[in-house]
Amino acid sequence: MLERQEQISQTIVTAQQMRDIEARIFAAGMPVAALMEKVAGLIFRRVQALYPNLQTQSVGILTGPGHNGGDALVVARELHFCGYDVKIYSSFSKLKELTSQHLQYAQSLGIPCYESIEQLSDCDLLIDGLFGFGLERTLTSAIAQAINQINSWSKPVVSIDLPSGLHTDTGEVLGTAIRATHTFCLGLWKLGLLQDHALEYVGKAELIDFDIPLADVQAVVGTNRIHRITQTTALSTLPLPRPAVTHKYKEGHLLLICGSRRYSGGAILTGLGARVSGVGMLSIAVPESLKPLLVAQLPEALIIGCPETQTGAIASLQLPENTDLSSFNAIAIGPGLTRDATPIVQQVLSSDRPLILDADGLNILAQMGTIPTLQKRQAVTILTPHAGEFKRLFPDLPDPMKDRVRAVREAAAQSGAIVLLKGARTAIANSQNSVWINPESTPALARGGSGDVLTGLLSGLLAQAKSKDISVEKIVATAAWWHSQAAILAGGERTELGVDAFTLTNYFIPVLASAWKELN
Ligand SMILES: NC(=O)C1=CN([C@@H]2O[C@H](COP(=O)(O)OP(=O)(O)OC[C@H]3O[C@@H](n4cnc5c(N)ncnc54)[C@H](OP(=O)(O)O)[C@@H]3O)[C@@H](O)[C@H]2O)[C@@H](O)CC1
Ligand SMILES: Nc1ncnc2c1ncn2[C@@H]1O[C@H](COP(=O)(O)OP(=O)(O)O)[C@@H](O)[C@H]1O
Ligand SMILES: [K+]
Repeated sequence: MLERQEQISQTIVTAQQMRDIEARIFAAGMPVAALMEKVAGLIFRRVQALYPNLQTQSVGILTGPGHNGGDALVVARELHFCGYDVKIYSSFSKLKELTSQHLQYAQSLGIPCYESIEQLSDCDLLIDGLFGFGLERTLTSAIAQAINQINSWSKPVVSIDLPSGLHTDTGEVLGTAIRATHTFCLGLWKLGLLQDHALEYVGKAELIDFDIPLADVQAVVGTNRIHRITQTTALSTLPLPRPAVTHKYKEGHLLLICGSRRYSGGAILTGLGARVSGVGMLSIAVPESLKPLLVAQLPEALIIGCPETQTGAIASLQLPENTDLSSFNAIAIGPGLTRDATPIVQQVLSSDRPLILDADGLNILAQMGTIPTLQKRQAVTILTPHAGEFKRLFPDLPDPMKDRVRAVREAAAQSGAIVLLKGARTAIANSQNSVWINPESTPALARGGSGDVLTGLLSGLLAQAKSKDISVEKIVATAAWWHSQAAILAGGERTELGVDAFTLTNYFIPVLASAWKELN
């Protein structure tokens, strides 16, 4: 049984799930006002810790009509008692009862309350309690204008639960939204905060744990779960420690099929990604003319030079004697392949091996017809598209630019594959409706070749999976985690401009070594 904190940290909820959890807590007897008091007390202490020198400065409290506004008003009251100079913005005529009571009390204490946002223009810090997970409609007129005005000031803003204006599930901007410096997400991570297009609004996100009973979380999220990938889950999935008595073939035999005369770098980067996975045996099939290049870069790998088409793509797989596709624990195909290698993709798709398709492997699959082709497969298939490749693979599914989680979920359900949708917050889904989201990454990865490294890494981990009884989707999640943690370490040392794909491969082992040391 994982500790409570870890379980909470792994859970992501939708607005409806949060409402259902909240309803269970209230039905069990927790008074609404007491919960608000507790939550707002925790927010207040975090604000104090983050901005300790505000005694002589002023804090603006933005309040909306619902309980998000109520939270903010409790924070206002506590800051006032601590000597902060507090001002309230409240422009709604109809407030929820509890919110209205807190506003009345704050005013009775002499805290000034304004209907015009201009009155808060001299504040040093703003606390955003306009809307939380209750926001469903697009913001218009006065409130939208107020938010735009706030954003134009570029002041530090702490958003309570979510930056006001974001959709709790999709992260979509509903008209306009607060650009927060910090977001204090309450109780459980809200899905919208982990969707790509929300990121420029969220700032630094942290969870304020207010002791939601795990039984209530379990009862509501059940099996239809969205998991936040954490260091703990990632490390527990790695093929570590190795058994003392083992040999190279027991630690996974991976076949990479990649590269063409035109795109040789993709093969090298995929090979280097596989290398850092620790895989026992690495074979790489490339067009014959690339063989010397690959041997020079990866002396430990078995490089298989294959006959070439006129355009320099692999024409046929010429595996060594006594070897066929069933000799491998996993196969990855795609990076640098070009579409001229279509017959090779067809050949590996009809094998019974766990298969990872990336880049041109995905484009060829799309041409073949994604869903009917994959439905014929017996073994596990992993697809690793970016949004463009995703659209080619699944043209009839929801746009991955709008709601990435819904898109990836439907893609996995319809194809039966495990789908990893690349992005700032990579999302992974299996056909049983479970989703994993990688919560931390860096834009340092936004450059050619990063994805090839991920494919190699993931394939190498998958090939080693036999030696440990761990589900494939968890391995995929671990690869996404490790990939971005390596990039975060590299970016920290070298800036976001210094993480080319080749350099990135040097950071996998250092980042793992320090996380592993921390654990043991
Ligand atoms: N879960 C928990 O355990 C805890 C939850 N807590 C807190 O409660 C928050 C959720 O509170 P909430 O449900 O009252 O909703 P909230 O986000 O404040 O706003 C909804 C209000 O906005 C209104 N409204 C909507 N759209 C609008 C629009 N376009 N333009 C104008 N108005 C619009 C809507 O009005 P209506 O749609 O009914 O007309 C409604 O009145 C949550 O985020 C957290 O901070 C903590 O206190 C304790 C622990
Ligand atoms: N803004 C970003 N923040 C975090 N990670 C990113 C960002 N942009 C791209 N990535 C990651 O970088 C990788 C890019 O892969 P891909 O687009 O396939 O590149 P390539 O095919 O050139 O190797 C993916 O793992 C993706 O999640
Ligand atoms: K808010």
